[in-house]
This record gives sequence, C-alpha cells and structure tokens, in this order.
Amino acid sequence: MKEEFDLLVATARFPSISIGDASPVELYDEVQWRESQPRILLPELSRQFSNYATRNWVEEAKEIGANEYASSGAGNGTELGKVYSGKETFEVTKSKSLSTEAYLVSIMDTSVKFIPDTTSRQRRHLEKAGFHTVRKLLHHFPRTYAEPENAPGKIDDGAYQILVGTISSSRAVRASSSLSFLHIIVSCECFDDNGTSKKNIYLHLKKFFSGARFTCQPFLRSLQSKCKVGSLVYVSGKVKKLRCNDHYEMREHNIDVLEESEKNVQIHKCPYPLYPSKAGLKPQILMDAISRALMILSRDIDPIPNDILEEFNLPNLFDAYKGIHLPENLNEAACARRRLNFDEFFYVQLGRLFQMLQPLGTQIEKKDLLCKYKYNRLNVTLVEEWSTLTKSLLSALPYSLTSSQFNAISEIIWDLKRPVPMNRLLQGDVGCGKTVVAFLACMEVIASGFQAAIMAPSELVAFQHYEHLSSLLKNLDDHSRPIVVLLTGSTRSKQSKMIYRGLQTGDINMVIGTHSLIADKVNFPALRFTVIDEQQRFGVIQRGRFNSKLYSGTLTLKTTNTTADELPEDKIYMAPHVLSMSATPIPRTLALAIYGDMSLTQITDLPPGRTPVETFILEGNETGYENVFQMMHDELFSGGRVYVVCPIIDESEQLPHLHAASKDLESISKKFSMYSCGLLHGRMNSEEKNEVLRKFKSGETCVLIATQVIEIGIDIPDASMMVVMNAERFGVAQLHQLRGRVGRGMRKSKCVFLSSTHAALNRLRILEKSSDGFNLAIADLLVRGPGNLLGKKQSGHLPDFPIARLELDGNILREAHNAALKILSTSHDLSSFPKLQLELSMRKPLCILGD
Ligand SMILES: Nc1ncnc2c1ncn2[C@@H]1O[C@H](COP(=O)(O)OP(=O)(O)OP(=O)(O)O)[C@@H](O)[C@H]1O
Repeated sequence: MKEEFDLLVATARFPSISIGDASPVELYDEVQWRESQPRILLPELSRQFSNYATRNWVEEAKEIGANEYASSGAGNGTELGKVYSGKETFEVTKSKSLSTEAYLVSIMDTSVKFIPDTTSRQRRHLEKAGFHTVRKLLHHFPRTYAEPENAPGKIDDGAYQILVGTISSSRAVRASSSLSFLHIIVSCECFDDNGTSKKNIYLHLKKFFSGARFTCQPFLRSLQSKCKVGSLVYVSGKVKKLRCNDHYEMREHNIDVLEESEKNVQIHKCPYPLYPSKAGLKPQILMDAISRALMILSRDIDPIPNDILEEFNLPNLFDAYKGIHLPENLNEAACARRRLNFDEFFYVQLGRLFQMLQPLGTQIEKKDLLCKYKYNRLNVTLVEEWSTLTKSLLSALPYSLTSSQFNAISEIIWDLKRPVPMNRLLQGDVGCGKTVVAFLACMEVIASGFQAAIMAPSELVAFQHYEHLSSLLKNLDDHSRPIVVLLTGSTRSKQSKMIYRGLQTGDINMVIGTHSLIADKVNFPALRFTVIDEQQRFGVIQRGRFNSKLYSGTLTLKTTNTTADELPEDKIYMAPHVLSMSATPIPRTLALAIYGDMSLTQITDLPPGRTPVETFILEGNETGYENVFQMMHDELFSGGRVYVVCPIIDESEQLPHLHAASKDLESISKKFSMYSCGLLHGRMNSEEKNEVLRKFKSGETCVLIATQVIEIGIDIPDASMMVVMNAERFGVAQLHQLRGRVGRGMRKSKCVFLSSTHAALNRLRILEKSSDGFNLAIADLLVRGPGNLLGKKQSGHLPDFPIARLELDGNILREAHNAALKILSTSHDLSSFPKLQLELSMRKPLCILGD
C-alpha cells in the first residue's frame, strides 16, 4: 500500500504517452512537473542546494519525506549511507522508503538550477543550450581526454594529436568587409626528430568568420581576449607541416584554454576531459557545471540492482559518471564508458521487451516468451504435423528444400500455431530461397481457415511472386488449390473492386501485392499471416498498419475446408502473425538493436549446385571497357544472358560521366548487333516492365540494360553475367544485392563492377574477396555506420546512442539484452524494480517504443 503511494508521488504526474495497449509511459516535463507537484521535494531541494556547503540535503530530504509521509501513514526504515560531495564524504542517514529511492533516482531529472553555486545567469545559459536537467548535463560527455603526462613528445606530421602549450601570439584580423579570422600560435615543447633533445615547435590555428557583423572591432577584441598570450592551452587537431622549420598548421582544431586558477591544479596527472562546446557554451563552463553537478549525486542513484552489476562486471552508475567526467586514469574512463554504453542499450532492450510482454495475458505466456529469448530455443513443428495443403505444395516443388529452409519453415509453423502473434525476421543472403519458405507458411495458415498476404516492395516483385506461386499451385488438385490474387496499384479498378469483395467475403484466401494492400478500402476479415518482403523498404508505420487489418471487418470467411462459423471466437481478434524478410543481411548486433523484440531466423545455406559469382573490379577506362565487352561477347556467344546496370535513365549535362541506360542501349545494341537488347527502368509502366522481363526470361532478349530497378527480388535463373557501370555510385550492400541477380541457376556466372574513379577501386575490392552478404554487411557497417547500411527508413528508427558505437560495441549490447531478460524474468511488470521503472519512464526510448 505504502509502496504504491510513494511511487505515485514520484512519477504519476508526468505527462504520458500510450503505446498500443501498453500502460502509459510517463514523460518528464520539468515545468509541468514542478507546477503540479505538491511541493514535497523540490522547494526543499532548492533550499538544500543554496545552503549546500553547510547542510546535508539527503538527510533533510529524508526528514521531509518522513514528515510528509508520516501523515499518510507511511513509516520509514533507515540505514547509513554515503553521499559524494566532491572533496568531502558525508555520513548520512538514508531512507529506505521507496519514495526516497525514487527521489534519489529523480535527482537526475531535476533542474540544473539545483546544482550548487549555479547563478541564475548560468542556469539560463545552460537551459538555452538544452541542458535543462542534471541528466542532460551529465550526458554531455568529453569527446576525448588530454594527458599532459603522456602527451606525445614528438610531432607526427599528418596525425591527429592532442598537445599542451602556451599561446605565443593571438591576433584577430579583419581581412575584408565581410571576413575576419583569428590566428593563434601555440608554442609547445617537443622532442626533435631523433628523439634526443627538446625544442620548441609552433602550431598555427586559424578560425575564419564570415559576415560583416564579425568584422567589427568589439567582436575582434573579444575574440582576442578569449585567447590571451601566455595562456596555457590544450589543443587537438590534425597536424600538418608548414614550409618554415618547426612550424605546423593544426587543422580541424579544438582549443581549450585553461583558467589561471587551473594552470597549476590542472596540469596534473589525471586525464583532462575535453568537452565539445554547445550552443556557444564554452567547454570550460560546461566542465565546471558538470563537476558541480557530480556533487549532488550519491551511490543510491543507480537503478540497476547490484546483482546485475556484479554479474556483468559493471561499475556503479555514480562511479561511472565520476569516471567519465573526472577520471583518475584512462582505464577508469574506459570502464565508465562501458557502463554508460551498457545503459544506453539496456534501457532500449528493457523497454522493448517490456512492451512486448504487455499484451500477453497470462504469466505462463510471458514466461514462455522470455525463456524463448533467453535460451534462443529452437521450437519447431515437424513435417509430419504440417497441414495437408502445405505438404502438397512441398511435394509440388521442383527441388528439395535445403536444411536451413526446412528449419526456417518448421520454426515459423511452430510460431503460427501459438496464440501469441509472431514477429519474426527471416534473413538470408540473396537468392537463398526465402520466398518459398514464405509460400509454405502461407499454405499452413490458409489450411487452418485464415487469410494470408504477401506485401512486396515493387510491382515487379509482386508480379513475379504471383507468377511463381501460381505455377507451383498448378500442380495441386483443383479442390485443394487456394484462391490467390494479385493486387497492385496497376490493377484495374473493376478488378480491384472484385478483389476487395472477395477478400471481404473470404472467397479469396491469399493476396500478393504492394503497399496497396494496406489501403483503407482493403478489408481482411480473417488475416492471420502477413509476409513483408524486403521489409527494410517499408517504413515502420506501413509495416505496422497490417496489424490493424484484422479488426476492420466482420468475419464471413469461406475457405476450402473451413467456414467462418467454425472458427473459434477468441482467435478472431488476434493481430496477424508477421514474417518480415530481408536480403540485406543485418549483422546480428544491429538486428538486436533495431528489432530487440523480433525473433530471428537465418537461412545460412544456398540451394545446392550454386557456384559463387566470379567478381571483377575494373577501372572504367579504355582497357577496362575493352575487357568488359570481350567478356560480354564470350558470355553471349556461349548462350548466356547479360544485365548491364546504369545509374541513371537519361544522359545528364550536370553529370556527364554517368552512364545512362537509354544511351547505353544504343551503343550496346550497335556493338552486339547479333543479339537483341532490352531496356528496363522505373519510368516504364507495370505492363511494359513485365513484358521486358518476360522477354529476357524467355531468352527473346539476351542483353538487358537496366537501372537499379532490378536490384531487389528479380529472379531469372538463366541470367549469367552482370556489368555495373559507375559502380562507385553504389554502396557495398547494394552492389551485393545487384550481384545477387546472377548466379541463381546452375550456370557459372560473373559480375563486373566498373568504377569511373580510381580512388573507389579499393573500396569495391571487398566484393571481389567476399560473396558472403553477412561479412559484407559487417564491413559496410564499419565503413559507413549503421545509418547508411540500413537506409533512411530504418535508420530513422535506430535508437539514438550518444556514446555507444553499434559497430564496435556488439558484446555490450548482447550483455544488455541478457540483463534486460533477466530483470523481466524476475518481475514481468517491473513492479519489483521501482527504480528501474522510474528510470525507464524518465529516459527517452519512447520514440523507439513507438515502433
Ligand atoms: N532448395 C532449393 N533448391 C533449388 N533451387 C531453389 C531452392 N530454393 C529456392 N530455389 C530457387 O532459387 C531461386 C531464388 O529463390 P528466391 O527468389 O526465393 O530467393 P530469395 O532468397 O527470395 O532471393 P532474393 O533475396 O534475391 O529475392 C529461385 O529461382 C528459386 O526457385
């Protein structure tokens, strides 16, 4: 009773966001919070901090808490605790009541005005720069540390260096009526090239200001006064030798001027944090505010229980903040970074898993789901238990499934039989055979009397899937063959209307289409299974819209062997199972970060008989083209078929070096006049595109000149060679996708990437060395970062990790995932961890939870 009341006081008055059926997640809003609080804690806090030097605020807070809550009948147990105050450590009494715990956690979210010795002017400046709360301020991390003791003794031309020195000249110069610059020369003591004797070197740092207002004398004087001659400074940047001996330019520099008082104190043995400035606030001011903010923290602020900290070998949060801002040595800073990094991942994982558990009804279901994640258990339904329809399609296939395909489909069917909606990502390299896995899963759902839908990323792919499935279904008996239709933006309106009606009445069992499937007018009374092909091409909202489909109509389903009347009522109102497919293999780490709540199935092998595509990286010069044309000639002569991919459709005056598909069609048709050539690009309508592809598939055309419309999903097993013009314009993952359009049949295939710049050759060479999409994705992740690898739509939903680097911190992410699972296994609704509950609501994973 008491605990409930305390938690309410601490949290319940924040504005909140509701996500789906989950209970509202509260948002911190400083102004509203302060205004709406019954003024139990904050005015007192304010009083505390103003008398900070002489008074013990935690003790008082406890007293206040005790007095306030005594009137509400709450008693408080007490124990001895410690509060860090910079130089001193106070022995204090600490309340064990939940309210005080919550209060200690919420210290992080109090206004910066409660930081000791903060003037109202400082506060205004901090708030203007976005530092409204202590948390915001403490999360402004140093970009690096200077170590005066270990400062590099030698100048390394071309390297990024941090040096300590004295300003020997500082000039603010008006260069023209609209341009000025500040030229600072810093003198540093360094070893000479032999490393024997010391000498003075001079670093030139220049900063330019453009605009008439930056050329006035007061401005120039103030610039100069900020960097006075004789000031001690840390400078960091790229060092570049100048002509004059011992003079160097420092590019992309940062300069930290030490205050007079710091001169003696700060040239200490500890690493010196170098902060990025923000909104005009000098690093020095930020550093000062941060070190004062650290004083009001105590060891109790850590919401993560001790056993988790011990298990994952993490420092306490208080030590982590201290360690990142005021480290004694670099090891301490690294350890602190690991903890803060862990937190970034942990709360995202905790939030997602928490949200996933919310809709589940019983404790058993919740436990079962968590166990599944925890032990990565492979739950499968054996072939014998598959429906007759699924088994019939399996026997109608012209090949046998690979073992990975078998595992994938058995796992999916197991999920389909659960009452909990599946949310699974099926990953596999290009051409590994994901589509047939999806088809088989659809049959299982249809056989149990429900509807299935496949949403493809383009009309071309939707059409191809439709043709592929229809050709497989032809081998089935008439009476068991389900009704499958194609619905895209190009479907004629009369036909569309019939399809809408068929879906509504349940006459149609399955629909393949594009995003037109999620249009409002499409009603699926019994949609039980949705496949989203190339899911990264769809936005999160588009994907999510399928979930609402089930509720949009009354059920009057007619299927081959079940009627609506026979369907159990309780099953009707479930959101559909979702299988997302992706051929852009995302490294597991990244998948976990984005899809913390998704199960992952991977197809790891390719159908038998496939040989790796031979890859050539060539420079697009005369010799390069001669070689390529010779290869094309040999390929066509021996009966192969060739794709030529160009980055643009029509020639462009602005980009004359880019190959245009329409222009290349002319030149290639001339060069290979014995063979017919086709053209495919995004401006053609659906019918034209389908016709061009049909001709290429049947061999009527042997060369297909196309833009990157063919990048996804196109499946023509007889295509045996690809030439990509201006390959430097594409990312590695994209080129791998393109290359995946060949080598899909038994014929040995080759792929040539022509780069019009010499510089890009090295980047492309990785494709020569590896044909494994996962390796390439990891390489791409390291080179271009997660945002580029995932593309806009997905990276927009990538949580914001200010300190963690996904490409490097995969292990910590996995640990954070396991820790979140452990916590939720102990308490499904986090009721045993009120501090965590509060912290989760205070943090900002809400945009992510909104997925
Ligand atoms: N087990 C198998 N044995 C032989 N061929 C197979 C097998 N599974 C699928 N295929 C064939 O391999 C080709 C590629 O399959 P599919 O289009 O399903 O691949 P995918 O994984 O969806 O590829 P992409 O990601 O490039 O679209 C198809 O022609 C398909 O018929």
